[in-house]
Amino acid sequence: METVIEDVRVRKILDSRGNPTIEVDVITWNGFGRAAAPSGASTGTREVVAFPEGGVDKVISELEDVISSELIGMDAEYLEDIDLILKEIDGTENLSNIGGNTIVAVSMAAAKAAASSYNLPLYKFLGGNFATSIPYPLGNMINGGAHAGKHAPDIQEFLVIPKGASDIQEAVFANSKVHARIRELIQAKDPEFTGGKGDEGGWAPKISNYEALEIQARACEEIGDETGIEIRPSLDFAATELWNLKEEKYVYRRENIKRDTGEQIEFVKELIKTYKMFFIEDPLHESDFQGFAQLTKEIGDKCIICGDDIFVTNYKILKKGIEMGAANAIIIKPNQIGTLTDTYKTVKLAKENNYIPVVSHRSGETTDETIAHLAVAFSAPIIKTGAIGGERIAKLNELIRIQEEIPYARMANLPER
Ligand SMILES: C=C(OP(=O)(O)O)C(=O)O
Ligand SMILES: [Mg+2]
Repeated sequence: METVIEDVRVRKILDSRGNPTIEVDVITWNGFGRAAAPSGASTGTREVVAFPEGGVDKVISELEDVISSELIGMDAEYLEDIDLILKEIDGTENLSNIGGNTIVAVSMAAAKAAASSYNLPLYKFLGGNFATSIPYPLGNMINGGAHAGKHAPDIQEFLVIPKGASDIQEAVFANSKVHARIRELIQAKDPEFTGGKGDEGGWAPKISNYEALEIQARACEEIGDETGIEIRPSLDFAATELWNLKEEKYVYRRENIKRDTGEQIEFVKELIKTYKMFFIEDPLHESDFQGFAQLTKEIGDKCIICGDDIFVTNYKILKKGIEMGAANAIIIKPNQIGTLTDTYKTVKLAKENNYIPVVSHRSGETTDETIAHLAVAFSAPIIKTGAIGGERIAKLNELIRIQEEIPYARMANLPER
């Protein structure tokens, strides 16, 4: 049997922040799969626990044998069985015993091993022959908040999407051109800017939120005119990081401004209208389903309203969002929920309810390229995985290879906004 697991190996490797993370190899009779876990900095409180107490070292020293002895002899093709066993080994709801990051790395490595046993790329093994659409890359241009130093903007991510690109190569190069133009525009504002970047490869300048918004808009327009590709600005507020629970206000430290929920909603709407934002992520904190619902109702037809910390890739939580009309898109980060099976369940529920799945990297990444395959397998119209930097281009360049492999590859259908 080609897909029977013969060995599982776990090792400690570096992530892009220099922190330890886990890489797993799954070896079958006829195949091999390798995957590594990413990690977040602005994490949602309802995410599964990344690592058990004792961290990666505990997983290597104490848990590797437990996991491998359970998995050896199982069929890697039966992903749901593998994921069930992993959850059983853990035994907790929030995966705190062996860690969601341990589980996600094993789960993804097992799927890759099964695919490799049949000599198939992962996107095809999971998505079949009809998985032919390539997601648009939503690229990080300026980093702020928890992903940059204290003089950078409060808004966590200033992103762009080349929605007029006709293929993935055109799309990723349009993003890299915007990234380069933004550096020039920052430099013109602050001649002392030394080119520092944040965790996701966006620039981390000493400028205000409004200056960043102006620069972002101008770069989109200029590169759009130069290339003839429509490029639209987008934002991730990561508003849970801005929310002060005691004061019940969003605190914009850099501008010395505090906004209550009503003011925050008005502010977000004003930015969407002024800058023709295509996509807004986490404009409100992770518990404000009501605020999300209001914003979606009032402006969701003009801009994609996406939930990250609010849903944490969890289908049970997404269900509540759907019932309330909170958001119309969801960030998909496999390590927020732990297994590929549960990730898929969330994607399926989202699509059945017209929520756009946006497959996403984490701020702490490795050169693992699995999410590029997942985005194609799930026919997700958007992938958020940076624009520049080794751990970001690992995914973007993999999409270029995937596009080349698929005979009838076409860019995804993006919703009109
Ligand atoms: C990628 C993000 O950051 P992190 O990985 O730090 O949660 C995000 O908030 O969308
Ligand atoms: Mg986010």
